[in-house]
Amino acid sequence: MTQSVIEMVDVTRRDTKTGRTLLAGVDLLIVAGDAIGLVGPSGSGKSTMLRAIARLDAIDDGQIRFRGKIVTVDRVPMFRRSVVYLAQRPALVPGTVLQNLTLPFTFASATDSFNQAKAIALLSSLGRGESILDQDASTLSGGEQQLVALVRAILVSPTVMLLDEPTASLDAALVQRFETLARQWKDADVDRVWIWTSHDADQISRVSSKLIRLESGSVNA
Ligand SMILES: Nc1ncnc2c1ncn2[C@@H]1O[C@H](COP(=O)(O)OP(=O)(O)OP(=O)(O)O)[C@@H](O)[C@H]1O
Repeated sequence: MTQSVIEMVDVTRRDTKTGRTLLAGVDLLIVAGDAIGLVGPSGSGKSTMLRAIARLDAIDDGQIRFRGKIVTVDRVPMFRRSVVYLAQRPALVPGTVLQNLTLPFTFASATDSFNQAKAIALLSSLGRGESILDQDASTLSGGEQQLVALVRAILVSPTVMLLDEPTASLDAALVQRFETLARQWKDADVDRVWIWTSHDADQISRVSSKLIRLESGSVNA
């Protein structure tokens, strides 16, 4: 039987100020191993949907389930170790690259410790030497910051990555490096899942084996 990883059950989200519906009763089942391309016009709700799945934004109705269990507030810290959201603009904190990479391992929910050798190996596969660890993250280019954000996500060893136009501001060479590293993470475990949004049709065809189309906050089959 195919194993349910993420489920959205009749999920509705409204704009708190205007009451406008942003997600309209979305039902979705993501199973182990899925490589989902999430597409739709600008403003159709792709980021809203990924942020709802990641439990970064509250929903008004419905449920988000992970491995069949509702992600209740008390489960969110552990859920964040399994389901990682990567935004178009990397969410790095002030400090060095090392401080950014170790951040998830400083949280109370951390179940394992930071693996510096693995971090160095990942950075090296991106053509970056160990010295980058001591560099102030704010001095990196936007593209390099996004690669650091991907390395940080991989070090957490999640089951699910939610990739929200992650390469939109990267040049072609960095896009290729980003995709290669993300693919290595995914292929290392057949159960791993990603949902990847992009306006680049070629990228969507490279990274997805199933498509979900959003239109005005609803999923179109
Ligand atoms: N926090 C929020 N509060 C109110 N409205 C929001 C919020 N976030 C997004 N929206 C609105 O929800 C709609 C969907 O936005 P969203 O960013 O999810 O679309 P998208 O499909 O990701 O677009 P794009 O492809 O341009 O990134 C838009 O009309 C947007 O203005």
